[in-house]
Amino acid sequence: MFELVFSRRFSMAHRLLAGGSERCALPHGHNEYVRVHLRATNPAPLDGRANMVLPFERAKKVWHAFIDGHVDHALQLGDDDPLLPWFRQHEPRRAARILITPGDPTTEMLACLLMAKLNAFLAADGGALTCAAIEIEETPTNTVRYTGDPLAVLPQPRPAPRCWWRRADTTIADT
Ligand SMILES: Nc1nc2c(c(=O)[nH]1)N=C([C@H](O)[C@H](O)COP(=O)(O)OP(=O)(O)OP(=O)(O)O)CN2
Repeated sequence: MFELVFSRRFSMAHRLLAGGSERCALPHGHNEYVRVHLRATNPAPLDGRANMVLPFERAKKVWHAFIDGHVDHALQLGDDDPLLPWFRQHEPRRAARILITPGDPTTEMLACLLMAKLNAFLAADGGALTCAAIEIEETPTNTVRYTGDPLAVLPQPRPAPRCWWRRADTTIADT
């Protein structure tokens, strides 16, 4: 089976409060890579003419625009992080650029949230492709890979339409 594999780099900052590591509890940043593996929802043979699953440009346009415009340089905070009310009170315009996760913004969490978001984009574009696997390289020595349905392992803190990762839009948080 064919897979279309696309990579994108983004910068981010986060902190992890629940994992017990003091090092990770201070805000710190990474330059990360996200690599997605897309498969045809209904695989078909090459047609002997265009010989494509889907043009690369079509398959990655919305996704890369989302990563570049909304994930790159976002601060990632868990929904119970006390920095969130601080930003909302003192820097509300910047608070809009905070990516909010249910619990700590670990690489595992980010991988599944981004995969669910990508699947929402793909479904809204006709559903010809689905994301079969995602890898996030957090550092040159640490990568998280997830295959399968991200919704099977993500918490669902609110009804689906109020979870940003379920919507085919550019939001990275819920109000
Ligand atoms: N299961 C997880 N464990 C950790 C995560 C995570 O997302 N999932 N994240 C971190 C921190 O973000 C930390 O900054 C990165 O981890 P660390 O191993 O310290 O990274 P290094 O690149 O410095 O690792 P080296 O082995 O020294 O190269 C921690 N844990």
